[in-house]
Amino acid sequence: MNIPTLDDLNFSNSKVLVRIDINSPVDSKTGKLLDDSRIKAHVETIRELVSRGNGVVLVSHQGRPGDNDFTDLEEHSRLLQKHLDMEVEFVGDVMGPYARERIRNMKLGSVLLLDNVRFVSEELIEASPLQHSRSFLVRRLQPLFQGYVNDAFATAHRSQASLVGFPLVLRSSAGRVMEKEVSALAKVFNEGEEPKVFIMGGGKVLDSLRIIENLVKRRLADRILTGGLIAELFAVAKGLDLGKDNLQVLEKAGVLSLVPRARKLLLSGAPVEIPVDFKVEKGGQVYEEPANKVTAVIKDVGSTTVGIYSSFIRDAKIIVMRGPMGVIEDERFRESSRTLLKNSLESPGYLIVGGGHMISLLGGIGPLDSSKVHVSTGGGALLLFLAGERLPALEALDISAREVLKK
Ligand SMILES: Nc1ncnc2c1ncn2[C@@H]1O[C@H](COP(=O)(O)OP(=O)(O)OP(=O)(O)O)[C@@H](O)[C@H]1O
Ligand SMILES: O=C(O)[C@H](O)COP(=O)(O)O
Repeated sequence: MNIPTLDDLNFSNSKVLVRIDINSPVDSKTGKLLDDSRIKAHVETIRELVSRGNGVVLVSHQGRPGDNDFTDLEEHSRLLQKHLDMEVEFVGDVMGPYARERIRNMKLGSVLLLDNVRFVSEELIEASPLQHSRSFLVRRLQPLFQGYVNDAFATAHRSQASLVGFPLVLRSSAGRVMEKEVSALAKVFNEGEEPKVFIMGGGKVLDSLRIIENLVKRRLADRILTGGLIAELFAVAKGLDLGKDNLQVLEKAGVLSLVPRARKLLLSGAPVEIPVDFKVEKGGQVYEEPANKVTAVIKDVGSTTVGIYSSFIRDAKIIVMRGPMGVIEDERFRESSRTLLKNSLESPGYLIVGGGHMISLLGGIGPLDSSKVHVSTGGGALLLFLAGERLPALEALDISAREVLKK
């Protein structure tokens, strides 16, 4: 693929639309953002564009409709302003008359943040770049810009309008975050870096399962250590009785229908490890139970599991960690994810950490050695990339290089 970078396009004194990913974990009680690492990550790209006299209009999503973390981007704009150390105008609109008026009247050298792009229903459709290039979002915003930059590596696995539509109609490049991610992650495909250990947790069960299927098919993973809801799915697939409450959690997440796919993977001999014990909660009490004798709601993996997983981590040449082992929003269920992260940092292998929730745990750990650790802004995108899947947002930039830049 031929992905143009900011060095290739050299935007200056233009209005540039920049797709970033500042989707961040949200405290469900207070509604406040729990982590601002993704916001900080884009500072370099934005500063560079501003320093070349461009008017920078930022667009991002936050959460998904119906979820607790589906919010507007007002708090994000305040944090971005703090990290950029310059004014960021928050526009509470995405493509309506108000947003277009603010873009038309903005000064070159200034920064404006549009509202959550998933407020626009078209953004929720997965469609081809061509289809999205004809969306209202693209048709309304495109005439206001001379260029488009995609810095949203963490959403590069979605074929949504703000990611794949604009490259077909504007001169487009990758931003600095996108560029660095792609070059750092290519390491994983190097031969001779085995064993490769993937630690998979979190709540996005379908995404995780697809990734595991790919990793297994391409023989990229030597071990896949599971936690979070994906571990519960595999435990059920293995025939463990996790009890009514946990089955209800899986049913509510709409993932019980995935049990046969998980079972097929296990039967095919996939190197998927399932926790041997869990930390559970009942009536405010927290305790550990063996995986085959669970009587309460699972909130984290247990300490024996952490010990076993840590022994695999110690021997690994490449460790990829995505998605927490437990409900880390609650301090009582943060321990196992934190311990596995610490052990991965201390192991001799190269560590790639991804996903908003895992990155938020790096905060308390201290300075990181960039030759040993790559902190990816990506969660699902990171793993799909590593599983060798094509990422639609990168493909759209590639099409743009062939079809728009050549004109
Ligand atoms: N056993 C569990 N039961 C219910 N929820 C869980 C469990 N384990 C983890 N979670 C939830 O998973 C969520 C994080 O998962 P998610 O897949 O979003 O990971 P992430 O690393 O933030 O990835 P991304 O950056 O792609 O969003 C947290 O909100 C956490 O509470
Ligand atoms: O956190 C992520 O993985 C990205 O921001 C993409 O979010 P999504 O899974 O809701 O598309």
